[in-house]
Amino acid sequence: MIFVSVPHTGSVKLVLYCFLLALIIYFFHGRKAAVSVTPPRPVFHAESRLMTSMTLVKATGPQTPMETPWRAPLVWGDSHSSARHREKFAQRGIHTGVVTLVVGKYKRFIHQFLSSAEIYFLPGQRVTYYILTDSPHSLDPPMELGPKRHVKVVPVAELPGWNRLAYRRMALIADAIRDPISGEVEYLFCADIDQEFVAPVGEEILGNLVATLHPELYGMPRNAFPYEVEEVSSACVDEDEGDYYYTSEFYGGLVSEMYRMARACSMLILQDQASGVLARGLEESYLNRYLIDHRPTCVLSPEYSWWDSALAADVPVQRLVSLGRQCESYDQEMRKKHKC
Ligand SMILES: CC(=O)N[C@H]1[C@@H](OP(=O)(O)OP(=O)(O)OC[C@H]2O[C@@H](n3ccc(=O)[nH]c3=O)[C@H](O)[C@@H]2O)O[C@H](CO)[C@H](O)[C@@H]1O
Ligand SMILES: [Mn+2]
Repeated sequence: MIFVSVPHTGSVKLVLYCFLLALIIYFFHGRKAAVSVTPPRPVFHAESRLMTSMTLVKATGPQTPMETPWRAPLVWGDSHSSARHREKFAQRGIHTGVVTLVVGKYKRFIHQFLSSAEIYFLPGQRVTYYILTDSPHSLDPPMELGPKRHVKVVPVAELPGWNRLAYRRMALIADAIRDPISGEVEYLFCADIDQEFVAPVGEEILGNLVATLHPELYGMPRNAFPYEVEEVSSACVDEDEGDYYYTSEFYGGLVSEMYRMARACSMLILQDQASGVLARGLEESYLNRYLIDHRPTCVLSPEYSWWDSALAADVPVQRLVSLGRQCESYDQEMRKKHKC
């Protein structure tokens, strides 16, 4: 309509076209797929304080919000605040645990997970890996680890299958925290074993309750989040609830907070099992329900849970990659090539 009343229609059209294009790029947030998105009202902070040409360049690049709407840090590993966080904790020295479940065929992931964590996960810090497994000997011969780094095998009698284990993992984690983990570490992270660390994951991830943004749902509108919607499920989320959608690949916090969360989620899962209900996202649904009621004090950007798919948001640095979910997004040919 505007085109008709203005002279030099061609150039005006061009300007409007560019403006529209810029708007689309802004709203896409670096996303690859062609879906219209509205970010969940994040708080943006300029990384650089000086008004230099650098600032201008950064302002037009992909946005990396530094805070959640409830003012918790939103962590990007290369930011100044992450560097400050690392410095603070590096001087203190802390003991961090990583708990992971390895049942059945998933033992094939152990070596890659541990060897990559040895390079990139809290390098130089005291770390204990708690491997909850049905085959304790799958770790033989023991892998050589760095100084202050240990593996502890916790035998569990479980049947394989992610759809079955999704209902057991929270209960198994709660049990393992009660004994032996809680007496040994300050912070604990729960990680899927089918992952590989590909860049540094340092002290910037430490917080009381830490959750990671799902890379395919980061920046998407609230109505795209696959929360449980059935009211009979204890994971049900109302339309007016929910800030972000978190992944179950990697989460953590103070060991006491992790215990509270694992116990609460396992109770919700048990409750649903008793009434014959399955939440649509399995364990991830209960985790998301819990994190609405107990907002994380530290939110990790999708740098810390990433896989290459048409929907995954672009991130400045990929740090932790899900090999399992990566495989899910491959076509037949690629699956054959990667033997997955
Ligand atoms: C919410 C979501 O996107 N879920 C998908 C994703 O789940 P997940 O990535 O949540 O499932 P997953 O298969 O990685 O299982 C979670 C974790 O449980 C452990 N584990 C699981 C199964 C098993 O037999 N042994 C074992 O040890 C292991 O630590 C694994 O990493 O990928 C699955 C296939 O991989 C399915 O496509 C799920 O639909
Ligand atoms: Mn996984």
